[in-house]
Amino acid sequence: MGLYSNKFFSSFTSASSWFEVYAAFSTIMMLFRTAINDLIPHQFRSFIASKLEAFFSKYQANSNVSVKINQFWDENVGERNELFDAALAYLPTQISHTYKSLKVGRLQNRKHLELAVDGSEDVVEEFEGIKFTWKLDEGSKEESNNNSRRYNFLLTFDEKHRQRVLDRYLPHVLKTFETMKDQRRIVKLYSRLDDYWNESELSHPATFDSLALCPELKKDIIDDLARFLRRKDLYKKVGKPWKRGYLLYGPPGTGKSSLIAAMANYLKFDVYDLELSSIYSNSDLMRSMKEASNRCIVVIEDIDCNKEVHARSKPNGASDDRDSDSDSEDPKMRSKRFTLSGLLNYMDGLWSSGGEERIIIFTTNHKEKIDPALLRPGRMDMHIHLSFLKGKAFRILASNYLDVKGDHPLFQQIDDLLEKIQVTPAVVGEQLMRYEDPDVCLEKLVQFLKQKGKDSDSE
Ligand SMILES: Nc1ncnc2c1ncn2[C@@H]1O[C@H](COP(=O)(O)OP(=O)(O)OP(=O)(O)O)[C@@H](O)[C@H]1O
Repeated sequence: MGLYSNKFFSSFTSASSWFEVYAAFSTIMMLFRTAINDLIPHQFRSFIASKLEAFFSKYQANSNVSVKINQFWDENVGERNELFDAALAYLPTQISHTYKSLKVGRLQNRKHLELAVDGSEDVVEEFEGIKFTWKLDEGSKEESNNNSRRYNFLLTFDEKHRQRVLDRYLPHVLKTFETMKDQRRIVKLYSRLDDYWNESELSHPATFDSLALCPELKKDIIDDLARFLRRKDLYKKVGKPWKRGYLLYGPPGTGKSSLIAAMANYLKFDVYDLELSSIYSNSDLMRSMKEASNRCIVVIEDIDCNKEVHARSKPNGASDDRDSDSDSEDPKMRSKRFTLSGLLNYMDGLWSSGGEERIIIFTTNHKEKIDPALLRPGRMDMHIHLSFLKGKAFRILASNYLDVKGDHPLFQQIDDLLEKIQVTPAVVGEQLMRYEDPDVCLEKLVQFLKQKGKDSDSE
């Protein structure tokens, strides 16, 4: 027992003295660290640390690999390498404040400032604990075209991460690039001129916020669009082309064109305004649609007024039933005419296999005049009725045009008048532009609506 207690005592003594030594050492280190932090500037410390790291890394086994990402995948056919473009856009968003070689500018017709790396300094970034070095290089003479220099990126990382780079990092760079493109995307409007699509910027400012629609209808439309975008895999699984058709109908001035612009601005989809009078045959229709980009809205306005769909579907003005031109006619002749069945075939996805994420919109002021074949289920997925202005939608106009949020003493009177008379958002919008003072403007609107009511009573 005595033996055991002596041993225990001596080991306790040595542990306590070790603890004292450790405490003294820690205190000295803390003082030392504080003194260094106070006396040596941060930049100088970072410099020393980087030099030490570079010195010791020479003696470590070098397991780094580099992959080259050329600007063009195939120089001969001018096929660009999207990964290069993605890296060019992605890297400026990742670089730290210590990076000095950043170009900044604004390109013509662009809203945003552009940032770019200029190649004089490597960009180092970390992703999921893996360190990457990006180097922008000028390509060799062989890689460059006669007139313009070509560039490439050299991406260096530890070889043991090769699979994660391919499976995780590079897809992440591409995805970030896609998101950036979507955020910065300028929505285009294409109109068919002679034999080609004429491109311009969609300048229509309508958004779902600015649209005076009944809030429930607005929510239904936004939900439907969002669901459509989410369901790519489902469309593929059930073998349906990934397309959605909307029929917008209602009197002139109720916002059909504005709704199309709001959809395009919301989805960032380009709009292809397909004037059917510029289409001369089914094959012409097919070609025009093949030229349209993915992620677009194809619009055919006033489909009921379109004589092409009616008169050209059958010679001698006979009925334009879908099947009527399918039996006896020479197929060569058939492809030379533009027919209702040509349009229906396109909509059914037979000719549109090349395009994805397509929305087709027909507009009409007279739904009852449309060929029933166009309205069959599966062709137009959602029929949207845009109608005369009512109270809830009027609040949106009052807020947008006059900045009157919440309530106003004249709102109840205006609501009652709107229940009795038929007036479009376009007409009321015009009235709200006339005076700047909201009280005066709403007073004048009440007078205008009363007068309109009297006029329609006397008709
Ligand atoms: N629901 C609405 N919300 C907000 N503004 C609207 C609405 N409807 C119409 N407007 C205003 O009226 C103008 C004309 O509307 P728009 O061209 O969208 O109507 P439309 O139904 O397409 O008419 P049309 O059948 O004659 O082509 C728009 O520029 C917009 O200022």
